[in-house]
Amino acid sequence: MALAAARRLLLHAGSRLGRREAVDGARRFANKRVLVETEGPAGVAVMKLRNPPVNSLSLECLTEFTISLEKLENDKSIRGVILTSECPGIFSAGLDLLEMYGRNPAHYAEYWKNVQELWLRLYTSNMILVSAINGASPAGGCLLALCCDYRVMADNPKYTIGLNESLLGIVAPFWFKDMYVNTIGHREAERALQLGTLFSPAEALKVGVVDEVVPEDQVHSKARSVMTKWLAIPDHSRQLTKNMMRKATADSLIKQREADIQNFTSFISKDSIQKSLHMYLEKLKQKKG
Ligand SMILES: CC/C=C\C/C=C\CCCC/C=C/C(=O)SCCNC(=O)CCNC(=O)[C@H](O)C(C)(C)COP(=O)(O)OP(=O)(O)OC[C@H]1O[C@@H](n2cnc3c(N)ncnc32)[C@H](O)[C@@H]1OP(=O)(O)O
Repeated sequence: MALAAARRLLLHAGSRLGRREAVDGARRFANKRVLVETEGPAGVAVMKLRNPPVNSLSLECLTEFTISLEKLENDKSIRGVILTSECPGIFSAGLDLLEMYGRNPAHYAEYWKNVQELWLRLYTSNMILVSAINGASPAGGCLLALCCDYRVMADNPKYTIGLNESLLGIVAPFWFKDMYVNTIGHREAERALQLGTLFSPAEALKVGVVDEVVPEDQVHSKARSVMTKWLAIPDHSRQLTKNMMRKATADSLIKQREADIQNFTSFISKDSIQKSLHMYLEKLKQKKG
């Protein structure tokens, strides 16, 4: 409830918690975890996730992300968004495991509702979305990239991307799966989802998880040049086409949002699933030392 109130305040009261400033004709607004810079005439915004250390999608981060997106969507001068990260070497570590571990069912339900909301907003956005994937992008990180219209990834074998949920002992929800199938086809998705494959950039390109792999220092310039190409298409025809391609997938979640929240809550609350998450978190800790 508190988050919903914060969201309304941020959105309608003109960024009381956020900042808005003009720099050389460019505009920027920032929440704590999302920075947005817009370039006047081009109608393009660059949205940078900055939730260190790994851009995990905590409830606060999801909320700020959704609000920022909503603001851009409502700003008729903005036609495209480049989505990227300010955390070195990490695009996004995906959903925040600490939001799904050791909490109560009401928290899980609230968290999942916000995950759904961000996904629906990103996936059905009228704007052109290009992701500049400048780091690791597992699970929910990959989901963010898959929502975009075009994905450019840095050519660094240390960075991997994919829906790796099964490695955590959890299951990608049907709408994650649907988007994966839409992107890489049924057979590849079936295999990658069961194995929890995290693809290197070269593999991701081969299978179609990303559209282009470029040297790390060219990710942003390439994303911009891709955006320029997409901006040349009339908005109305591109938007109607995008809607035609994505509507069925989005609608299948819209029709059963409440049931999906219930499924998630009961699944994630199971002792066996909590145990798997505990083990995975321990593994992440051990990796360090
Ligand atoms: C029937 C079905 C019905 C409904 C569906 C039900 C259920 C489930 C669906 C859930 C879908 C889930 C989607 C997800 O996104 S789950 C998250 C998956 N993410 C990962 O697996 C990534 C894990 N992280 C890593 O691999 C590495 O951290 C990473 C990103 C490669 C970076 O590596 P490195 O730079 O070395 O950094 P560290 O590993 O040392 O991490 C630093 C710090 O961050 C913590 N951390 C990492 N990832 C997460 C995360 N996702 N959430 C929260 N915290 C994270 C890590 O533990 C370290 O913490 P510390 O305190 O030790 O500093």
